[in-house]
Amino acid sequence: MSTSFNYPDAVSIVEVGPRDGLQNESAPLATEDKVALVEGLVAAGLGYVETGSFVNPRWIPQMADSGDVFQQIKRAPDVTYAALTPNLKGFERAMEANASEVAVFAAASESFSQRNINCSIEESIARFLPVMEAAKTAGVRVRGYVSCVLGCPYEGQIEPPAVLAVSQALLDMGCYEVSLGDTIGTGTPGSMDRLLETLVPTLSARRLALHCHNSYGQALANILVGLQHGITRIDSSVAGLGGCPYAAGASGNVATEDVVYMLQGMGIDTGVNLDALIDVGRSCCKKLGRETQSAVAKARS
Ligand SMILES: CC(C)(COP(=O)([O-])OP(=O)([O-])OC[C@H]1O[C@@H](n2cnc3c(N)ncnc32)[C@H](O)[C@@H]1OP(=O)([O-])[O-])[C@@H](O)C(=O)NCCC(=O)NCCSC(=O)C[C@@](C)(O)CC(=O)[O-]
Repeated sequence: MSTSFNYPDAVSIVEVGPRDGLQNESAPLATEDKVALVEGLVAAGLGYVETGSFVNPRWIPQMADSGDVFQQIKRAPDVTYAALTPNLKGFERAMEANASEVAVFAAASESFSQRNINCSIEESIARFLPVMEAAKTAGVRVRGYVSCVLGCPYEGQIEPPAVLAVSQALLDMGCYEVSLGDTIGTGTPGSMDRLLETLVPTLSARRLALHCHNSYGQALANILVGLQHGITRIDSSVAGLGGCPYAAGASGNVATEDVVYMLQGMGIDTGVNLDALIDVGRSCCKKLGRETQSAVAKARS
């Protein structure tokens, strides 16, 4: 592209549909259909799929069968099948299921932290310490999430220094990267730019990923700003599945199809076959009895 920005040649997509997407779908998806979804995403070229989570199943019943999903998928070489783990118990369950790597999740807002994981931000960091130690012993990489980086459903606007503090804490304890979650999708290119102006010089773009929900239709624009700041790891969810159980009104992540389409148009490689991906999203939406949230999939229907 002929612009004054130095866009990357390639971007890695972190597909979160089977976890972040399905955890908030009201219609349950059968275990075998989750397995087909994960395998379909990998066949479409996604090299990193967040496959499930090992949280309290009373809190998130949609993920109660994550162990079965991990056991039943036919694994492809060089693909990361990741799991979300809130504490040591979750980590142990993830290891039993042979997850390739795990993610811990904190928030930049105290109220969201309490609602989501029933503890303060500081307590959450303390809970992650034994996970980090166990992961180090097991040789397993740990990703970190920070929710509510551009807004909180309970506290409103969140200031960049609060995001910087918790992101720094996660990196200091050994997370290899922090994914910045615009959980309720209220961010705009303006607020994303301000956030990254604070974070990138201190933390470095190569240790940051973006996790944008599309509730206000800003996700692609926000991702573009992330690329301009040098970020090359983008979370997205096939068909824009999901939302957040602790953030009323939050829609799903930006649709993977839409991210791939935008990046292809910019000449940025993702390794994903867009047509195959659209088919996977369609098939999953049919089973869920819902419409795709991908503008690209709708336009190609
Ligand atoms: C964190 C806890 C467990 C604390 O929950 P708690 O109630 O404070 O935990 P506890 O340690 O007091 O234990 C209570 C019960 O939970 C059980 N328990 C405890 N841990 C586990 C576990 N790992 N697996 C299974 N069971 C577990 C434990 O065994 C016990 O069972 P009981 O004795 O009552 O029968 C709870 O709050 C929880 O599960 N929260 C899950 C929240 C969640 O999954 N939210 C959605 C994911 S985050 C997200 O979507 C945002 C993100 C990442 O996508 C980024 C963004 O968009 O912003």
